[in-house]
Amino acid sequence: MTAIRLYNTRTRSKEAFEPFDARNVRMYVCGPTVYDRAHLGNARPVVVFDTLFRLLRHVYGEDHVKYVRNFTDVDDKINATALARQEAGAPGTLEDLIHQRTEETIGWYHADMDALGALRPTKEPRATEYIGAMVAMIEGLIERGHAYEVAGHVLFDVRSYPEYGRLSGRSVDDMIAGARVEVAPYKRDPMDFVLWKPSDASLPGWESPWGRGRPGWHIECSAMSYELLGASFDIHGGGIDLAFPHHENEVAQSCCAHPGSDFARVWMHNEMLLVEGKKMSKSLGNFFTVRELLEQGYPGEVIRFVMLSTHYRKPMDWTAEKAREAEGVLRHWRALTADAEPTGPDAELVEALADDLNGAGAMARLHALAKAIASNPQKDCFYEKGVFLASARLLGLLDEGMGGWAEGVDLSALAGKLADLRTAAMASKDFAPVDALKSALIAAGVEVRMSKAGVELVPGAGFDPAKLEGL
Ligand SMILES: Nc1ncnc2c1ncn2[C@@H]1O[C@H](COP(=O)(O)OP(=O)(O)OP(=O)(O)O)[C@@H](O)[C@H]1O
Ligand SMILES: [Zn+2]
Repeated sequence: MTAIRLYNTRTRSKEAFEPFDARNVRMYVCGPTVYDRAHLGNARPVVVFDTLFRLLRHVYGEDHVKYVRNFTDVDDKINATALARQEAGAPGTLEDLIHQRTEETIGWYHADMDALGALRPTKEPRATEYIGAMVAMIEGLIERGHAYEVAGHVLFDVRSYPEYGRLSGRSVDDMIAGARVEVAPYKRDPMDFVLWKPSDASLPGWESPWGRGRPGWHIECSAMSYELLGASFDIHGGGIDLAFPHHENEVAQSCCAHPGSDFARVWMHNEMLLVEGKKMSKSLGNFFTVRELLEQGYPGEVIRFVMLSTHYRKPMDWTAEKAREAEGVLRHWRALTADAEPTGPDAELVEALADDLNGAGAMARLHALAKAIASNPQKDCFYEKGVFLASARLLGLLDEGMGGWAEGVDLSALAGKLADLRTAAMASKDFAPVDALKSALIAAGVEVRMSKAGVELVPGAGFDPAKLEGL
């Protein structure tokens, strides 16, 4: 069995991955707060953990991996969006408008992430479906002396959990010094965080032992992961921006609610997608959505290609240059494998992925495999193409279902024309028309292969179909 090694934020080292149960490998990833379209940064954890999901399925078997990614559909940002719609005159109660907003956003999210070739997780729980589990967990925390009720709120008592801060490697005192914590007079410690808060009549709320209210964000993930994956599971993922406080708080809640359990054994965090050196984020306003890119004509596969080409633990930028290159390469690869049937993925590529999900290494291997096929035009390379295609698909690329490509350009007519010109030139001894067409094709990024057997045209890395017009 392929040995997987993963970098664990908790131990700050790369470790051999050993699931609790190889027949039931379990992963939880923090999903989106569904109040608006996903921006390109939000797509990075989706692509990263989808690639890990694919690798785990390859190694342990499709039916032996469970991937849970939640939808946070209780959040003040969602309430604010719905309220703004109501104030703008939209009909319906606030609850109706909230529901409409979350439904709509989940639909968009699915469409956008499907376009990136991301498989749907095994389960996609919504926070609103697990309020009972959250209330039960909070009650348990109060009973065990880890939480207290005050002024209609329930707060987690960070001083009751000596390990608090271990995941992100800080002490409570350092955190207080460095963090912008919400100061509330009723908190025993400034780092104590909300498990439950009251809702007034204008806000969504659920009955609870502490009155009508709603859960805090952190408890949502603790409760949903417990319900669907159990008290101890294998991998917990998300963006590095969530490590503190969100994940630190998840650890505290879950470990205190289920003493003796591990919660998540491996913590994985993707680095940020940046715009001019800053994290792409809604609050900074420096974002563009996945949908905008798709509408500009970038196939989802191109976005995925660009993301995979940088290691997930390195920050990355999106540039039009990278996208153009990716598009050329993918066109070339699609043409190269047009007649191929996927077999099994290349061992070296699997090894790269198994080494802490080295997507950049895996992509380098794909390039090398493609090069070996393209530089061997005498052979049909049927076997090699099958391995190449299976390898690309393990990365979620070159899938049949991946849409977004402009109408396929049919190079066969141009190949026929070039062959005819050559035949005519043999008789007339005037090769100028042949050379002119050949140069134009090369200028458009097409690889021209002329042999006695005939003419073959393959889109190359810089292929630009617009330049073929009029040829
Ligand atoms: N710029 C980014 N690069 C990579 N991942 C990101 C980026 N911004 C957010 N994420 C990740 O996207 C996922 C969804 O996050 P969430 O819905 O909380 O984001 P958000 O609140 O919409 O984003 P923002 O941080 O822009 O306010 C999380 O795993 C988060 O870490
Ligand atoms: Zn979470």
